[in-house]
Amino acid sequence: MIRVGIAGATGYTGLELLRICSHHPEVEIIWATSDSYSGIELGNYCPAWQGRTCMVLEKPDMEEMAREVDVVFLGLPHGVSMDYVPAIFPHAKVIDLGADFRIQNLETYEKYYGLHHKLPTVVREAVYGLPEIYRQKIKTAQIIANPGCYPTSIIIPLYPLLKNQIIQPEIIADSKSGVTGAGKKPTEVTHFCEIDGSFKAYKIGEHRHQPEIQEQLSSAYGGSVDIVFTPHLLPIKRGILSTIYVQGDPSVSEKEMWKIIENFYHNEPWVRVYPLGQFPELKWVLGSNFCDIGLKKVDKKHFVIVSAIDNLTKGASGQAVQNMNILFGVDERVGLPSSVLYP
Ligand SMILES: NC(=O)C1=CN([C@@H]2O[C@H](COP(=O)(O)OP(=O)(O)OC[C@H]3O[C@@H](n4cnc5c(N)ncnc54)[C@H](OP(=O)(O)O)[C@@H]3O)[C@@H](O)[C@H]2O)C=CC1
Ligand SMILES: CC(=O)N[C@@H](CCC(=O)OP(=O)(O)O)C(=O)O
Repeated sequence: MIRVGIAGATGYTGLELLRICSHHPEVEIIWATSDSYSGIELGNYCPAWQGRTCMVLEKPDMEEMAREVDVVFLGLPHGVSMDYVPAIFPHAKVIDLGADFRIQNLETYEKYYGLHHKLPTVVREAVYGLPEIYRQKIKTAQIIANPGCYPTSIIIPLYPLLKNQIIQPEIIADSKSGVTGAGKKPTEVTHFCEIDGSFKAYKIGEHRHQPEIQEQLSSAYGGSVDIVFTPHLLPIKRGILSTIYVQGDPSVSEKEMWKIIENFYHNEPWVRVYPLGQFPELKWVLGSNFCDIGLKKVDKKHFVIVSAIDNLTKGASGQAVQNMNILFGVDERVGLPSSVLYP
């Protein structure tokens, strides 16, 4: 059994990790932490857990707790994860769901996150946890930087196209997210009355996922890629749908472009490339670990790609468990949800 610790278990990604890990046949959840609710039974904090576990939430004390587990999931705010990593490192592997180890360029990280990075050498050691692309490196990693939710929905469809240099390195992506993407603490921008019945773009031209996406796409292309990324907030709880606009040579057909993505992901258990003429919808992925992709050629040179994920599953905790499976030599499908909650 893989002994697992979950830091930040009362957060949205932490609760999703508990949901997934509790059904995973190879996992034993050893502990779960909360900063504010330590000492409280999980079933009292979240009654959905009544009758399923007697686990008590613990204050995070990594010096001691890391010794009890094989891997620690960090579902913590940006900047907090890096405080815990040094204590975990000698004892257990780390899968960080936050952004502290995703961006290799530290100046960029510090600019977009407004934080001073305390562990530059660990950033260089960290492996970007997109299994479909970095599987080999993930196998032997000590620390995995689980990708951001928006980046997951954008990098997966674009990677094969940029790797093959079949599209121009100038891309536009509009992404729409449910509100769980903002974490459990409501703000003036995210509470019910602000969201319900409305829809808006936000952080136009300045979202912190832009440099993460750009770094990964440029590495795929082997040169600089420009991306205009605009996130939107949907009045729903879960899910991200990204609409991505790319340009190819007029001689490239819809079928050829589709074939490049389809061939790349043909044997991947968690990426589904839809037949031409079909497009993903959130309802076909919510609650599952799938990333679904559809594509259409709309004029001589423009192609529109649509991708859909559940931000808490393939966009966070499902992907983290997929990474854990790779780390411990378990089949990547094991323990991960493939059924959606539909209708
Ligand atoms: N939500 C999403 O869709 C995604 C989130 N992420 C990233 O995953 C991480 C967690 O996100 P999410 O679950 O949404 O966040 P939440 O705000 O929902 O939860 C944060 C968790 O961290 C705990 N916490 C807060 N401050 C501290 C601290 N100083 N020390 C220890 N524990 C602390 C909280 O504990 P308590 O409140 O009990 O004290 C809570 O359990 C973030 O880095 C986020 O950016 C990544 C991909 C998708
Ligand atoms: C809707 C919403 O607010 N989304 C978040 C991103 C969510 C996310 O998962 O970002 P990280 O993985 O980098 O934490 C935002 O725009 O900041």
